[in-house]
Amino acid sequence: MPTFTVTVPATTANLGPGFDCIGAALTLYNEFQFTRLESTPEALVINAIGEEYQKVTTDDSNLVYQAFVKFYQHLEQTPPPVQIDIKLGVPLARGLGSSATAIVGGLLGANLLCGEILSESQVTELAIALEGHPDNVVPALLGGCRLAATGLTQESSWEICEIPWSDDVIPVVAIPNFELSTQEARRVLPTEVSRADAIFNTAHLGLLLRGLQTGREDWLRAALQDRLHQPYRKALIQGYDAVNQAVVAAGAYGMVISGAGPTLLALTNKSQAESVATAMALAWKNEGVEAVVRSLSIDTQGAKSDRRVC
Ligand SMILES: Nc1ncnc2c1ncn2[C@@H]1O[C@H](COP(=O)(O)OP(=O)(O)OP(=O)(O)O)[C@@H](O)[C@H]1O
Ligand SMILES: N[C@@H](CCO)C(=O)O
Repeated sequence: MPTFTVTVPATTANLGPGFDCIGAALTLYNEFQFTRLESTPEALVINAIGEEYQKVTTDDSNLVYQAFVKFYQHLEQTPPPVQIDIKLGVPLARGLGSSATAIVGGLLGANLLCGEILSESQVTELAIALEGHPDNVVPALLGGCRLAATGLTQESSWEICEIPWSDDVIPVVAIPNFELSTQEARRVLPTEVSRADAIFNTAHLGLLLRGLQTGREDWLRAALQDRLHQPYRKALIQGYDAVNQAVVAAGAYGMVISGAGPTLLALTNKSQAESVATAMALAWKNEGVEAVVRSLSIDTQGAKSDRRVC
């Protein structure tokens, strides 16, 4: 029986001023294996392994399966009985795009079982519609750092471009031992912003794109500022100010909330990555928060799939 394995990278969205439009794939992965079930009374079997496996539901509420079903609904077909084996490497509800890995995994698994009936751009459109914003699912599918903006042709159509990322900009993530759901972190945001804040973010996102491309330190230091989401969300993250001060003192370009948080992302150069990581862990520990800190790289490939015949 053919089994398809889909490997999907974690992602860090927003990068400070790029709320809901920019994200980068990181070298941390979830793996999803799909096997079509034949001659079995069960329509769905889900197994999960990995550190947080108990947090993943194994019935039809599972997000991987929900995306799998949505794919078949899109084709106006009934989903087949399936076994989904999940190997978790991306922590859940921490701002590292775990839900995007589940959505991308479910859609790609279904597409593979169907003989890759949908194109990459059709899968991308479906993934964005399911997640509700593009900044995690797009880099999770395509890899690298990506900017997504609505296109002119149809309301649902997106223009996606790759943002060059200098080798001298290293992402360091500090992942705390508490969760923050995206839903909760979006609830604290205002529905309207001032013109001054809109201009502030537009300018800083432009600066960030050039800073990431060139690795130019003064641009990066200024560029990570944001007025659209972080000022409202930082109160949800215990120890935010202390970790931010430690990151700056350790010489990093700056620190932002990864996605909707609570993971904090520092951008730094190669020579300072280790001391920045140590400073983040220590600052959070002093605030009573245990955190796993990792210096990562940008994943350039995005989701990968593999077919095996058992
Ligand atoms: N591998 C997985 N399998 C099934 N469901 C998952 C998986 N990973 C995440 N989920 C679902 O997604 C939820 C987390 O989504 P949420 O958007 O709150 O956080 P996130 O995607 O980790 O963070 P962010 O969107 O800020 O990067 C989990 O509580 C779970 O319901
Ligand atoms: N742009 C999204 C990313 C998290 O899913 C947010 O910040 O809410």
